[in-house]
Amino acid sequence: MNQTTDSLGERAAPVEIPLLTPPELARTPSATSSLPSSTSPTATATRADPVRVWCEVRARIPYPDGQFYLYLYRNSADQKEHLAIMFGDDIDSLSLNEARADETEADRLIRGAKPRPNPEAGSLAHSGSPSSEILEADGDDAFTGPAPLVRIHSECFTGETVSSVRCDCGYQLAEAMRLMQIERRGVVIYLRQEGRGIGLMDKLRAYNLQDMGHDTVTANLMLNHPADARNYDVAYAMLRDLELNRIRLLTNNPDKIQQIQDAGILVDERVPMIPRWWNDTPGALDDMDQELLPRRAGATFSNPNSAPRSAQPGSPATPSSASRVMAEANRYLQVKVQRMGHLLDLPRSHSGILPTTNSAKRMGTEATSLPGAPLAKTKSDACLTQGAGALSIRTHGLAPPANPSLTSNS
Ligand SMILES: Nc1nc2c(ncn2[C@@H]2O[C@H](COP(=O)(O)OP(=O)(O)OP(=O)(O)O)[C@@H](O)[C@H]2O)c(=O)[nH]1
Repeated sequence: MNQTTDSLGERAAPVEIPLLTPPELARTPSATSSLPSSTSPTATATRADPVRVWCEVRARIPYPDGQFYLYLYRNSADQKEHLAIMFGDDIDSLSLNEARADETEADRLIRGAKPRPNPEAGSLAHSGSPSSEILEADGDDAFTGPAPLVRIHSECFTGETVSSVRCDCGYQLAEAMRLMQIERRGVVIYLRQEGRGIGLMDKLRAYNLQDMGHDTVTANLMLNHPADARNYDVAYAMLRDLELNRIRLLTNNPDKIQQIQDAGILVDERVPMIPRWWNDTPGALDDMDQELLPRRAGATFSNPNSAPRSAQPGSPATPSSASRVMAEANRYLQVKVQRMGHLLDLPRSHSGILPTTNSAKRMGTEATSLPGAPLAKTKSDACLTQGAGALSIRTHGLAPPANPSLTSNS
């Protein structure tokens, strides 16, 4: 139950907020999107999208380097609260700003929507007109200029909240936000797809399997999950709601690029995510196994937006422990390149047996034709067999572990 207000400070009767159905806002004839087909920038999308998304609320979030806006979305596919972390003010949500039936101006302010552009729209919404109306986007807000930076990021409690360096997720989120802050524009689509879609519980089980010597791909398969259980239906519905049909995508993941492009969103450029600790440390690209990291790696992850690139007073971890910590993240990246086809040039000492010429930036044919092992798309791709007290894996369409070092502790 939620309280509403007639005007700021005056409470009205509580109203029920329905779950998993769009709010009582302006409906569109389209069954596949919350956007009117006439204004949707992706009306030419090549793939039907059954997922509907709508932004419930937007709020300003100050942080040490500036501020961004957090958009909270609901959708018709799951009960999760997916998020958009928005930099700049020239991108906005259509569904957030739509007029909703029986809504006061105070209601709009509280959920972070723009004020109604004129009183007529308000009276229509309050009069219970059949489906309210779509508020026209302000002319001033029309998007112009180069495609904005976008990162489609999957939740990682371990990497983002408790600074695990088993993976590079914490770094990637911070780096994306840092770049968007510099450009003063961009959006992180933050999807609640913990553990590449398998959830935190099974991700932790997978970590235990990794500590027994299996890599991140094999561990998923042993738990009867595909290597990557995600899809990006919610992401591209959110991008459409934000009127982003042309983007520069921050990613190394070719599957992510392909799925977004298949949905009709033009990936104008792939912006690679190079691990910052490779760039920070002279020589690290040539030999990651050397003790080359003079500062505690965790400092980068705990506050990476403001972390200077030089050694930090107060974080005096020894080179050997820093090297050991980063080695785990490096091995994780190595597996993503060699078994999942990620587009990242590995340092020579970790390039293994598979080609690593993955430096294409311009999207189109280049990136999708880059070498790399195909992913297991479905559970049927992964077949788990168990016998004689030992687990063994048959994989279909996935590259096997590339070299013995991968199977030992990745
Ligand atoms: N199952 C599993 N999930 C992991 C592991 N390590 C990290 N993750 C999850 O992997 C996901 C990371 O996804 P993204 O940030 O989109 O990164 P990505 O798919 O590698 O692609 P890009 O970063 O865009 O190149 C998060 O959901 C993490 O929770 C692991 O060892 N096993």
